[in-house]
Amino acid sequence: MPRAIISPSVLASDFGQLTAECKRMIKGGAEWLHMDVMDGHFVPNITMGAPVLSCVYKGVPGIFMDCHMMVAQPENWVNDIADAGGSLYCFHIEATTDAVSLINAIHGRNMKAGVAISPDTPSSAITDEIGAAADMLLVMTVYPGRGGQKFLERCVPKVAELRARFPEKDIEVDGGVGPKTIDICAEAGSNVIVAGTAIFGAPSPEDVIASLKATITTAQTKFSK
Ligand SMILES: O=C(CO)[C@@H](O)[C@H](O)COP(=O)(O)O
Repeated sequence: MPRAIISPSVLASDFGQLTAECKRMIKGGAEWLHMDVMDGHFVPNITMGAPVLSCVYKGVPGIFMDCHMMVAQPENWVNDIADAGGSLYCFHIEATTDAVSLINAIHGRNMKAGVAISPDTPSSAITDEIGAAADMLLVMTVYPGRGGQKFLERCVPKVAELRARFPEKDIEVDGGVGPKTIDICAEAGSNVIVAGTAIFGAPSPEDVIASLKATITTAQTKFSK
């Protein structure tokens, strides 16, 4: 049964704050930290790259960095992210023509490999071969590019389709996920939850983390029956 994992989407205005937020999230019960790497090409925004992730890793040794690569040509950054301490390298299927080779390259650098699909990409884009090779499948529930957007419920059936095809894989949802939208994500079979606004905008982030995790754990028990 895939375990419930909460991966807060951490963005901050300076490096000290970024490191402090990572520590606070881990203390609050988060297993992973979701690092949004945006390149200004695949998405209009630019956020951070390997040098910043490397500093975070040095500041919070052993941290599990769930690196969401919203980048064109994701093949180009595997070595840099691995050297920076990345634990999971999740690329967009829309940005590559040879997902299986890329997954093999990611595994070659001892990182887990994730494959993301944007809202307009069907779950069938993740072929049986790609899904079997990947460690994690990410269903975006907003258009990639920035936090604080409205959850797109129409993307949820893709989670259920992927859970039916890949019962043992980690399936992550990202975008507008929080206490109001967690139930349908959990019931569809997602076990890895990315949340930014819902966690960082809450008076008690640790309570939100605990509540999201409890909902996923309960739902996953039903899947294992
Ligand atoms: O990568 C993205 C959006 O591009 C997400 O990781 C968001 O940054 C999550 O933030 P919320 O939607 O939870 O505010």
